Amino acid sequence: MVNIKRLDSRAADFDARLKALLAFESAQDEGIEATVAAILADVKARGDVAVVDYTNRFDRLAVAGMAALELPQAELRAALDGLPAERRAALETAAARIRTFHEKQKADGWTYTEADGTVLGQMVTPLDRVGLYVPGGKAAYPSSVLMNAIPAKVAGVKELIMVVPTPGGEKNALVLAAAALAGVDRVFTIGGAQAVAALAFGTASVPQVDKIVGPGNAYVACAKRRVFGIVGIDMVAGPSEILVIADGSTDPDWVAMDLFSQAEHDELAQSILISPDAAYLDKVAASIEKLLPTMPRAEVIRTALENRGALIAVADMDDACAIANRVAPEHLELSLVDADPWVAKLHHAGAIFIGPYTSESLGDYCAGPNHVLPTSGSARFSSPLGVYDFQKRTSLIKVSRAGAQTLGRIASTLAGGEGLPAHAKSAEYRLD
Ligand SMILES: NC(=O)c1ccc[n+]([C@@H]2O[C@H](COP(=O)([O-])OP(=O)(O)OC[C@H]3O[C@@H](n4cnc5c(N)ncnc54)[C@H](O)[C@@H]3O)[C@@H](O)[C@H]2O)c1
Ligand SMILES: N[C@H](CO)Cc1c[nH]c[nH+]1
Ligand SMILES: [Zn+2]
Repeated sequence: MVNIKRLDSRAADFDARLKALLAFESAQDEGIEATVAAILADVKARGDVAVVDYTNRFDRLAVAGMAALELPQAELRAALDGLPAERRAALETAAARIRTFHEKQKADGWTYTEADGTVLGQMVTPLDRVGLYVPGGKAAYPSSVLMNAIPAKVAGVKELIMVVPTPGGEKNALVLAAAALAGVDRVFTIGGAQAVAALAFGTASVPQVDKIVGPGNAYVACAKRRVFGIVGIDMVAGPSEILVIADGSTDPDWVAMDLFSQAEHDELAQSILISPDAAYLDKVAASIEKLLPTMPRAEVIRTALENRGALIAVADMDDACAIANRVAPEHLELSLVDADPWVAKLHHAGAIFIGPYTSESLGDYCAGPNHVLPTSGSARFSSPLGVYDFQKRTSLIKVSRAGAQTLGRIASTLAGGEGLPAHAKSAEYRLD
């Protein structure tokens, strides 16, 4: 029997129970924070030696130095060349679709010229060097290699440094092949907080990057939060989440499997189903019981569903949308007969999967949009990983002699108001 929580939005204790459901991860945080802080400080102080120590400990390796933790380009290329034809075709098709989607995100600079000849504009430039975190603790993620690297390439980033843990020394051929296909420059088989630290501070072997992107477990998410400021980060992309809103028309087995699809990532993953049809929640609960024993990762799924999963009965679809906006999930599935009209009511989600045929898993691999998405409610203020994460903007200002007369008087007046006379004088010197 899977002990998944049952909530009802009309119950008096609903707000408190929803809050508790969403606060689960922060309850775990204290221990993780302390561990991560210690690892970051140690890698900063001891560099490669500390990275090797933590990698040996957490990934069960016994390497003597960092040289053993970098993969040569020839090994990446050989992995790509050695793929079975069907896998290679799937990887290439996914890569092509991801590239097509992301090319639409590329922003160009612009300028405009005022009547007096003053030119204003914005220059867009790619980042020089980025670190791509590809998770690898409990599963291998070739799809995350593509999702990280392709938007960086589209943006024109000069150098891509990828890190990926290989627990027990097991390298995943598809991960290596994806790195070759996407044009990653260097790959280190390191992970967790120690990999984030190496990229953020730099070590003798791992070059310091300008920004670290990519998803990972709670240790990775915590480490990224902590190094922000020394390097840029994309977002907090932690344990996976799915929230399904269903009207009862979709086969309950489909929805149960959609909930499993994110629960199987991690014991800390979150799967929530909301429906105005209480009898349908019972049907999905029965599907969960029936299907769980058939799943190879049944224990991870069960733990995730019991930890952070929930079946929520609501009054109607408006109620369902309001709760989804409070949760701000990474993935939001609308398993409804007529889903389109509800999209406009949903403001906070990493990605919305519209209609019963759009399983979230298609977005994970090959639909085209990025699967690196904000988690833990951060979809309230963050966006999917995209080309814009690898581009930055610089303002351009070229004031003509005539423009200096108009703007100089305004600046001088405002500088006087701020009590900053050097500002005023520097503008006034340029007045005719
Ligand atoms: N949001 C997204 O876009 C997205 C995409 C893909 C995957 N994910 C999530 O990424 C996560 C991947 O997690 P994972 O564990 O498989 O791989 P991971 O690479 O994120 O983490 C593995 C590393 O965690 C560190 N670690 C593990 N236990 C530790 C401990 N007790 N103390 C210190 N460090 C420890 C180790 O260094 C290990 O190498 C999952 O939660 C999955 O749901 C999210
Ligand atoms: N669902 C993950 C993002 O939360 C991405 C992924 C990769 N492979 C399978 N799933
Ligand atoms: Zn997934």
